[in-house]
Order: sequence, then C-alpha cells, then structure tokens
Amino acid sequence: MIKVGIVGGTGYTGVELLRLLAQHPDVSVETITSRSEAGVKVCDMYPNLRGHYDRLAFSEPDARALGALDAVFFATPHGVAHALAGELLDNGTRVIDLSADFRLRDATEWSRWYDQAHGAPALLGEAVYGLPEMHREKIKNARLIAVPGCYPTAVQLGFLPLLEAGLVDASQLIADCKSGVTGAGRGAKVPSLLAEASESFKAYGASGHRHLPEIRQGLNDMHDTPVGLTFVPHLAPMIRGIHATLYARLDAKAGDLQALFENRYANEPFVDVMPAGSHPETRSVKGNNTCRLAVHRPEGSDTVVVLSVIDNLVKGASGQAIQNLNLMFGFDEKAGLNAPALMP
Ligand SMILES: NC(=O)C1=CN([C@@H]2O[C@H](COP(=O)(O)OP(=O)(O)OC[C@H]3O[C@@H](n4cnc5c(N)ncnc54)[C@H](OP(=O)(O)O)[C@@H]3O)[C@@H](O)[C@H]2O)C=CC1
Ligand SMILES: CC(=O)N[C@@H](CCC(=O)OP(=O)(O)O)C(=O)O
Repeated sequence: MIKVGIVGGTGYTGVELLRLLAQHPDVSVETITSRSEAGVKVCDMYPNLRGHYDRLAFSEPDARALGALDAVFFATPHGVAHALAGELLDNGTRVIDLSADFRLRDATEWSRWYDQAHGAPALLGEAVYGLPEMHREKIKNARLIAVPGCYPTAVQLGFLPLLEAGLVDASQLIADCKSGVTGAGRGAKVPSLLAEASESFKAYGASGHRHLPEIRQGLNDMHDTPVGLTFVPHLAPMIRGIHATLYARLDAKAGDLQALFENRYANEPFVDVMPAGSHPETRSVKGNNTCRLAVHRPEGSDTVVVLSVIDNLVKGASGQAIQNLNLMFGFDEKAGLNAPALMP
C-alpha cells in the first residue's frame, strides 16, 4: 500500500481523484490540501465520499508533510506545482501534475501561453508527458509526470494511428472540439453560470488556445515532418465530456483505416475503437477512463473523420493521472479505473 497526497483537493479534478482512489486496492490517501477549506472533513464537503474517507480533512499545503509521502498529485492552477515539485522530488516523493506546468518542453513557449515566467525550468528535462499510449515505458521510470490536458488527450489519441503510419497530410490537420463546463474548473466564473452556459453553444479561443502548442508538440512526436493544426474549442451545455471531431486529408496509399485503428489500440486498456460506422457519445465514457474512437471516410473520399470522446475529468485528467501512477509503481494499469461509465 502506498501513501499519496493531493494538492488542490476541493476542485473538480481533486475530488475526482478521491472518488477513483476510493476503489484503488494499493493506494491510501493520507493528505489532501485546500487553503480555503482547511480543517473541514472531506466527507462533510463531499457527501458522496461518506463511508470512504470519514477521517480525512483538508489541510494547508505543507511541503514537509507532502514530502513524507510516496507520491503527490497536483490538482491545482498553473504555477503551483512549479513551486513545490523540486522539493518533493528531492525528498524521494514522486510528482504527478495535472496542471500544465510541465507539459511544454520549452519554458519560453510556456511563458508565452501561460502569461507568467516558468517557475521550474530545470525540471523540464526530466518531466515525462503522461500519455501512456505514447510513452508507457518512460512513464514506468519517471519521477515527474505532466498529465496531458483534456483536449490534448482526445485529439492526440484520435490522430495517433494516422500520423504514426504516415497516411495523412500532416500539414493541414483540423480538430473541432467541444467540452463540458467542468473543464473550466470549480471556481466561480460568469461563463460557467447555468444561465450563461445552458441552452447555448459557442466557440472560444479560435485564434489561439493554450492547448494548441501542447497538442502540436505531441503530434510532432508522432510524425517525421512538422504538423500544421487548426484547433477550435467550444463550450457545450453539459457537465462532463469532450467530443473531438478530427479531420485530415488522406494520402493515396491509405488502406483499411478501421483495421489500422483496431491494430494500433489492440493492447490499450483505455482506448476503445468502435465498430465501423459508429458515433461515440460523451455519455458512454462518463466517469470512466476510456477514450472511445470511431473512424469514418465519408463516401470513400480522401478525407478521414475521426470521432474521439473522453470524460474531461477522467481520461482527460484524474483517471489518466491514476493510470500513470499505476505504471510508475508497477500496479495493474487498470487498478482503481475498472468501473464502467454511467449511462444515461
Ligand atoms: N477541469 C478539467 O476538466 C481539467 C483540469 N485540468 C487541470 O487540473 C488542474 C485543476 O483543475 P480543476 O480541478 O478543474 O481546478 P479547480 O479550480 O476546480 O480547483 C483548484 C484547486 O486548487 C487549489 N488551489 C488554488 N490555488 C492554489 C495555490 N496557489 N496553492 C495550493 N492550492 C491551490 C484550490 O483550493 P484552495 O484555493 O482552497 O487551496 C482547489 O482545490 C488545473 O491546472 C486544470 O487546468 C486538467 C485537465 C482537465
Ligand atoms: C471548458 C474549459 O474552459 N476548458 C478549459 C480546458 C480544460 C483544462 O482544465 O485545461 P487543462 O487540461 O490544460 O488543465 C479551457 O479551455 O481552458
């Protein structure tokens, strides 16, 4: 049994970590932090966790207490893990960061997109991008994991087989993506209000979103020439879920795309390639760590359309973070992640 901590336990990804880890046979959550709720019992704030964490209470973040643990998850806004990760690693504690602090390899580019100086550039060299379908072997030996963002997970898994096989024009990829409102976090913001987000649908960040450089970096790792990507996110009136509709122009040599996807993901526990002609729904992955994919070639044309759905809080954040922890500690990769999705 390993001992873990969560920094940022009152947010949506923090409480999702708690929900999933309650079913994990090899993990005990010893510490959970919140500055605003310090002293409050977890099960008083989240009654769904009554009976699972009856003694655990939120505490102020404390580097010494966190440094006594085997692993610490950061479920915090950007910049927080920069300040604490180095000290934890020096104490032998492994760090799994759900924020974007270590996702971009280039500190200057990170500063440009996140509008602040990079707080730990010396750690960038050892941070491993935690997309198991791409980097499983590196994750096993990592001390510091940058958990991929939600949109980046859905988009990269959808394009991966096509780019690895070199079957598309990589210079003109399109990712048209929709997210539920929990993607914006639990903090009060006007666009997340019921009256603003329900019964409506809108794009945002069309001329440049911070996930663009992250997705581009990941896609470049899959292909030998630089990719060109148009990425447009949308806010959908739902609580959880990401739906990515991906478009690419096929090369003449493209053959059986269904078989390509099925073969690439045959041994992946959390990628489900649906039968030809399917249309995956976000609700089919609600609460579950699966990325569900379908591949289409409309009217046999030279355009491939990939449909990719995930739960932004699970495969897009907390579930993927636990998948990484399982790989780092040699546990069953599916431990804590076995429950099927909620439907309807
Ligand atoms: N929501 C999503 O779908 C996804 C989120 N992520 C990323 O995961 C991280 C957490 O997201 P989410 O759960 O939505 O965020 P929330 O805004 O819902 O929660 C943030 C948490 O961090 C704590 N916190 C805030 N500032 C600090 C600080 N300076 N020091 C210590 N703790 C702090 C807050 O508690 P308190 O202020 O009381 O300390 C709170 O518990 C973010 O970086 C987000 O971008 C990644 C993928 C998907
Ligand atoms: C709907 C919404 O606002 N989504 C967030 C992305 C989700 C998120 O938290 O981003 P990370 O995965 O990088 O942490 C946004 O567009 O900024």
